[in-house]
Amino acid sequence: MSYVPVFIKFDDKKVLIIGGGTIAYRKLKYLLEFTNNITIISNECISEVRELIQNKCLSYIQRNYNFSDAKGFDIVLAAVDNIKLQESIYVETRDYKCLYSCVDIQEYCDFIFPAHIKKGDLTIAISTSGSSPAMSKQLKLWLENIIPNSVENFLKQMREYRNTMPKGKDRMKFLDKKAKEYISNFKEEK
Ligand SMILES: C[C@@]1(CC(=O)O)c2cc3[nH]c(cc4nc(cc5[nH]c(cc(n2)[C@H]1CCC(=O)O)[C@@](C)(CC(=O)O)[C@@H]5CCC(=O)O)C(CC(=O)O)=C4CCC(=O)O)c(CCC(=O)O)c3CC(=O)O
Ligand SMILES: NC(=O)C1=CN([C@@H]2O[C@H](COP(=O)(O)OP(=O)(O)OC[C@H]3O[C@@H](n4cnc5c(N)ncnc54)[C@H](O)[C@@H]3O)[C@@H](O)[C@H]2O)C=CC1
Repeated sequence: MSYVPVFIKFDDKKVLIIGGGTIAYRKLKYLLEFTNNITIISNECISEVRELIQNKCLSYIQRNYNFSDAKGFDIVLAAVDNIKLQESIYVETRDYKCLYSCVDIQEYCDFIFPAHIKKGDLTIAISTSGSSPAMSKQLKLWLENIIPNSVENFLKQMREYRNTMPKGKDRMKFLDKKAKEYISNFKEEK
C-alpha cells in the first residue's frame, strides 16, 4: 500500500476518536499537538484520557458508538478493541466526507499515523507503510537524539533570511549552504 506524505492544515478540522483506552490515549496526545477540536465517544476511558478531556475541555460522549455518530466530522479514528466495529465504521464513513483511520485493519485506513518529531518549525514524520511500527518508533528516538534543539532557532533565522533577502539564485545558494553547514555541526552541538 502506498501513502503520500503531506502536511495537512489541521486547526479547522473536527476530529472524532472512538475509544478511550491505551491506544486512543496515544493517538489523542498526538492529535492534541495540532488541535483541541476533538470529540471522544467511549463507554469507558482510562484515567489519562479522562484527565486530558478535562484539562483540554474536549467533548466527551460516554456511551457506545451509534451508527451515524461519525457524520459531520472531518477526521474519524476508531481506536476500539473491536474489529467488527472498526470495519462497520469504515463502511459507514464511505458515504461521508471524512478521512477515516482505525487501529487494527490497515486496508480500512484512509491515512495512518507516522511516528514524528517536532522541534519548533521542524516536523519529521516516519512511516514504514505499516510494515513495522516498532521500527518507526525506534528510528524516531534515534533521530530525536541526533537533531539538536537549537534547530528551532536555526529555523527562525532561516525564515528571517527568506523574508528579507531577494528571491533568486544567490539566495538559493546561500540558504542551501547555511543548511548544509548547520547539519554538518550536529555532532559537535549535542
Ligand atoms: C498501520 C498503523 C496504523 C495506525 O495506527 O495509524 C499501525 C498499526 C498497528 N500497530 C501495531 C503495533 C504497534 N504499534 C506501535 C507503535 C506505533 N504505531 C504507530 C503507527 C501505526 N501503527 C501505523 C503504521 C505506522 C508505520 O507506517 O510505521 C506509531 C508509529 C504512531 C502512533 O501510534 O501514533 C506508534 C509509535 C509512536 C511513537 O512512539 O512515536 C508499537 C510499538 C509500541 O507500542 O511500543 C507496536 C507493537 C510493535 C509492532 O507491532 O511493531 C499493530 C498490531 C497490534 C497488535 O499486535 O495487537 C497494528 C495493527 C496491525 O498492524 O495489524
Ligand atoms: N494501531 C496501533 O498503533 C496499535 C493498535 N493496537 C490495537 O488497538 C486496539 C485497542 O487497544 P487498546 O487501546 O489497548 O484497548 P483498550 O481495551 O485499552 O481500549 C479499548 C477502548 O475502546 C472502547 N470501546 C470498546 N467498544 C466500544 C464501542 N462499541 N463504542 C465506543 N467505545 C468502545 C473501550 O471502552 C476502551 O476505552 C486493539 O484491538 C489492538 O489490537 C494495539 C497496539 C498498537
